[in-house]
Amino acid sequence: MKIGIIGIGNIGSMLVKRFSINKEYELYIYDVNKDRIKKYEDENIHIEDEISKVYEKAIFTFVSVKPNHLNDVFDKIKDLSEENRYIISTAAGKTLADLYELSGKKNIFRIMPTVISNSGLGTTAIAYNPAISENIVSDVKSILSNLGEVLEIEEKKFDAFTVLNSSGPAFVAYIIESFLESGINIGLSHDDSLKIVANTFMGTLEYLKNEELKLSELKYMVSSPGGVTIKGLYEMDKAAVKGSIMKAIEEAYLKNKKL
Ligand SMILES: NC(=O)C1=CN([C@@H]2O[C@H](COP(=O)(O)OP(=O)(O)OC[C@H]3O[C@@H](n4cnc5c(N)ncnc54)[C@H](O)[C@@H]3O)[C@@H](O)[C@H]2O)C=CC1
Ligand SMILES: O=C(O)[C@@H]1CCC=N1
Repeated sequence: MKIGIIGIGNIGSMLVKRFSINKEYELYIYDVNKDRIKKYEDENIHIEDEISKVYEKAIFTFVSVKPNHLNDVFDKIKDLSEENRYIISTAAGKTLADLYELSGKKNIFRIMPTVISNSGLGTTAIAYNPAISENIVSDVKSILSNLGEVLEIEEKKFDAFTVLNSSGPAFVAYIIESFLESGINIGLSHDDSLKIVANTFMGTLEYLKNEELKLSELKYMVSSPGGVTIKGLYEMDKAAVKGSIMKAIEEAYLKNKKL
């Protein structure tokens, strides 16, 4: 399988990392910042000096540059044939219709990945031109399965998916940080607090999953009458923690719709 990747930043480097595990893949990569990608040169990873060469050598070309750099990339491939060539855009907020217009091509997939896939555990959403054959769609899904789960969703759900799934890790990091600093505030060392909080988050998810518990069941299991936990939950409700998080995620969603 010949795979191209244009733009080797946070997402592009995750794609290189995951795809290079499969030795049947030949990767052709390009970034304007040549120094950034020198380190990837390998038997199965070819560093190209032009965008057009990546597109011509690969069957499937991922474009993982910032949305405002898409034009620079598409300018270089606009006039090349799209016979047996497919573009897979990772850009937030750019619809299939935008991508057809920007690239002048129809063999286009739109995906929404996450940096969490560095660990192989992320979810990637996919939408594509319905005229693309089933075999090709199946090839792309198989390539994406190297990143974790693949979820085909209606394009109109991409904005919501992006915020929960792809911005999500940043929000989760922020919330974990608030727990970490709470631990420090009540007398724990940074390292002890981080260890406790990490185990609490990971253990809670494992427990919920293994026991198939509802979130409310776990909440009430831990809350003794007149006790410590319900006091903490009461304070969180008074401070509208849940409403504040919902509002922040809604604002991020609205921002994504405007990209
Ligand atoms: N960072 C994230 O967690 C996620 C990002 N995305 C989307 O993926 C895309 C890439 O995001 P990041 O990897 O975070 O960006 P980044 O800024 O880390 O990487 C972009 C790379 O593209 C290169 N570049 C810029 N112009 C270029 C050009 N004309 N030709 C070739 N390379 C060029 C830059 O040198 C850089 O290495 C964006 O469109 C973003 O919306 C999607 C999901 C999650
Ligand atoms: O913040 C951003 O715009 C991109 C989209 C999802 C994650 N990073």
